[in-house]
Amino acid sequence: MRLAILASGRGSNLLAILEAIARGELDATVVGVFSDRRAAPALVHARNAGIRAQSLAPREFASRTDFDEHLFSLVDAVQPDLIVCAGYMRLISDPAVAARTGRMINIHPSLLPEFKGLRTHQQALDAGASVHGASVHFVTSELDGGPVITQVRVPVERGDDAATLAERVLQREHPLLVATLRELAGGRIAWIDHGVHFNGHPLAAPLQLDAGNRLVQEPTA
Ligand SMILES: Nc1nc2c(c(=O)[nH]1)N[C@@H](CN(C=O)c1ccc(C(=O)N[C@@H](CCC(=O)O)C(=O)O)cc1)CN2
Ligand SMILES: NCC(=O)N[C@@H]1O[C@H](COP(=O)([O-])[O-])[C@@H](O)[C@H]1O
Repeated sequence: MRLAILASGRGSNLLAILEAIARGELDATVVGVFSDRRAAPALVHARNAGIRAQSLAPREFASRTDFDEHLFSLVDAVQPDLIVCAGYMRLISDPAVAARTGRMINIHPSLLPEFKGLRTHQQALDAGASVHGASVHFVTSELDGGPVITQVRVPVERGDDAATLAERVLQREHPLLVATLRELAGGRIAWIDHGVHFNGHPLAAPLQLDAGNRLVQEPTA
């Protein structure tokens, strides 16, 4: 599976993907890394791995749609099978999403539909949540509203602040994203009829990552 990664920041999820590929645990190839921030460390990780790494500055474009048109022309040029938003911090415009629905996923640091948007860890703390986590979902026009594929639960611990909680969640995001990509690469998870299918059947609830980093289906009521 040819993967194009969109990232705005440090790129730890990108590194997790590259390390899984290097260990032979993920049958995929990262064919390009793209960013809205020229200084994104994720671009450095890509270049160090010999992978095409390109960025565009949103301020140089007249509109969000114009920026997306140019950025996704760079993405399309590497002919990805799947586009992975891994810490990509821009809302993607409707035309760009519509042209790629079912071929673009995002990893989001909350148990969607809880806590969409930004500052999710502080949102969880402010809400008094005892359990937080991360979700991988298909990208749709609705920000963080697309069908959820997989999730991992992470406990909120006494004395947590946003930073300590974010770090605990991030450590579970990496195996979640890799496990999800493994199922997508293997064709066991697919976008069919505008929804998530698993093993040929509509997925009634997100698959959950267990302590052994296996994706399991929990019984639905
Ligand atoms: N159309 C969609 N675009 C994106 C989605 C999506 O589901 N649909 N997921 C996001 C990722 N994301 C959270 O997981 C997210 C990204 C960006 C923002 C946001 O408010 N960005 C602001 C700028 C914020 C900044 O620069 O610090 C903006 O774009 O104006 C919220 C959530 C990827 N895109
Ligand atoms: N709204 C998107 C969002 O907040 N994504 C989050 O950004 C971090 C990226 O880390 P990374 O750059 O080290 O992979 C991750 O925690 C990811 O869930």
